[in-house]
Amino acid sequence: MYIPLAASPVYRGAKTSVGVTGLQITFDRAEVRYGEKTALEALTLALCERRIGVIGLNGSGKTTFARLINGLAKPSSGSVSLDGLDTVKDDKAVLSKAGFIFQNPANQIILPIIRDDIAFGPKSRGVKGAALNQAVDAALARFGITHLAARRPHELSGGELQLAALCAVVVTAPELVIFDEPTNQLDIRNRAMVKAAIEGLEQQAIVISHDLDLVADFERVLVFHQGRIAFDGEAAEAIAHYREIALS
Ligand SMILES: Nc1ncnc2c1ncn2[C@@H]1O[C@H](COP(=O)(O)OP(=O)(O)OP(=O)(O)O)[C@@H](O)[C@H]1O
Repeated sequence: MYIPLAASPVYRGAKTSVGVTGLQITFDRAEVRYGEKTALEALTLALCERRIGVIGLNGSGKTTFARLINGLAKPSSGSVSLDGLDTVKDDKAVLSKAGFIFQNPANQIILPIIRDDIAFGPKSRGVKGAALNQAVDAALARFGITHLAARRPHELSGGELQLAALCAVVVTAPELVIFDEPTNQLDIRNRAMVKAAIEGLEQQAIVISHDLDLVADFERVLVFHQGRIAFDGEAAEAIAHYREIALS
């Protein structure tokens, strides 16, 4: 039987890649309320691992937590920072450091042609001409989707859409990429494709997922339950803890 913990648990020392860390993500009593509803209870936490998984039941606060990290959501009280940059006060700098891939990537591909959508980010940062073409070509090639460049989003499979959205984020050179359920509704082949893309990513990654295989090799996994962290530590232990919560 799962016994809820009274406060955010102490991080239980998951394996970390020696000497290789990502951005320092700091939650300082950060809380999110929507009217009467507390989506995330006051959270104090420091994260710097390169692969961080976030798991938990529907409505447990995972997306709210992830959106706080790049400033898509604002804390009702407390603060969140990325390498010392406040996600509210320094929102533009934070957005350029941390990219976010939404649950439904079709919603974030805004231009009718994939290539144009991937070019949009660097273009709006002043990259143009040959440099822009080179950056887009390199991103497409990096994720093996050069052949999809001239297509429209509705002509892509779910896995291809994820890769296109990832391309559009990575081309702007963020240091961190946050994925919200990247393998949701994908078949085994597409899941493997997205998993490989995340594994090969140079950037630090935070992955929210109900697909436990996806985070099974991650350095650190957080388990959310009822708006707070019920477990924080090594992947196998975190998954076992989550199963206990889910099946109790
Ligand atoms: N904009 C909002 N207004 C009101 N309530 C919200 C809002 N966003 C989230 N919530 C509530 O906050 C709680 C946490 O939601 P959140 O989306 O963070 O959960 P989640 O763990 O990501 O869920 P799922 O796995 O279903 O995506 C839920 O009860 C949800 O209904």
